Amino acid sequence: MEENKPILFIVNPIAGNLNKDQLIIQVKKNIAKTGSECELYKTCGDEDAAKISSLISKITPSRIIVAGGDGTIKMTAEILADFDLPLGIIPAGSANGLAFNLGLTILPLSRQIEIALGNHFKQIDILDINGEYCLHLSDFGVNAELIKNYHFSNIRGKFGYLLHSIPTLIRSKYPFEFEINTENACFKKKGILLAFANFGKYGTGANINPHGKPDDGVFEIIIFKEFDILEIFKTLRNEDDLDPEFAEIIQATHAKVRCNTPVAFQIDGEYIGEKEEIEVNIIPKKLKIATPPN
Ligand SMILES: Nc1ncnc2c1ncn2[C@@H]1O[C@H](COP(=O)(O)OP(=O)(O)OP(=O)(O)O)[C@@H](O)[C@H]1O
Repeated sequence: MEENKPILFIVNPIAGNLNKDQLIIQVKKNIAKTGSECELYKTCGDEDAAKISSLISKITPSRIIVAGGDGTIKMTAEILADFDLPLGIIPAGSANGLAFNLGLTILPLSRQIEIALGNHFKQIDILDINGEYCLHLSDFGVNAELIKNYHFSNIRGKFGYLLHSIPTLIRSKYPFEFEINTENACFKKKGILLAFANFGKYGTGANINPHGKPDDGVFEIIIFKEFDILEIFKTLRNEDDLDPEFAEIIQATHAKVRCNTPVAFQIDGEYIGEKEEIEVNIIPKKLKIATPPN
């Protein structure tokens, strides 16, 4: 930790519907022990990115710690495109997909804070999807339709997802037709879901990309070809090898995907809209994140 430089602590007060007073006290106490000042920024949901960028230029912190969900972490990662600073994560959202993949969500808050302030880092790749950052997973098809239905309803939490899953599947117009162009191949596939994966798992624990690594300079395109309950259970149980009849995995550094009709699309759990064409490029080792030593 660079001495005399403050640490910027970004908190999303509404993320996860949790009161964060105790969390803020505990993080501040731990920052004080390092001998650094803590600069607290609470997001307001209005031009946070611009406000945080100018705050970073003003106070020149040694690192940034974020307490929030995937949306707040994604916003901070986009700001860090212009600053070479490490990021510590305190998972505090309703969806914590990135933190889950980093093994942070199962740890107690005291350990999460130690890691966020510690000196073990991973330099992860980022996906640039039509000019937006994707840190862990993005997809076309039934999962994005489910996220859309969940976001437009009043029922939150895991029960909300469960409640929407059956009507979403009934209404969905799958299979969709995808034309896929990568640096190595060009082909057409039908499927219920096409994912771009930097990490392996959704925040729910489903392991859709068993061999995916966030720092290998490539991403995976995963096409779920059929709706098969047995294979979905295998995915949920984190089994390593998916039946290739059910899911096909292709590695790439660049891809363009076209659909025959507009299809629901999501990035890191945020519904983006219906899209017909998506371009994805890997940005290798773009973000330095404080992670557990193992
Ligand atoms: N003070 C605030 N009031 C209202 N909205 C806010 C505030 N601060 C941030 N936001 C919004 O919070 C969202 C990001 O939430 P984040 O993903 O970090 O947590 P979350 O609990 O997973 O939320 P969600 O379930 O809605 O995705 C952004 O849409 C942002 O505009």
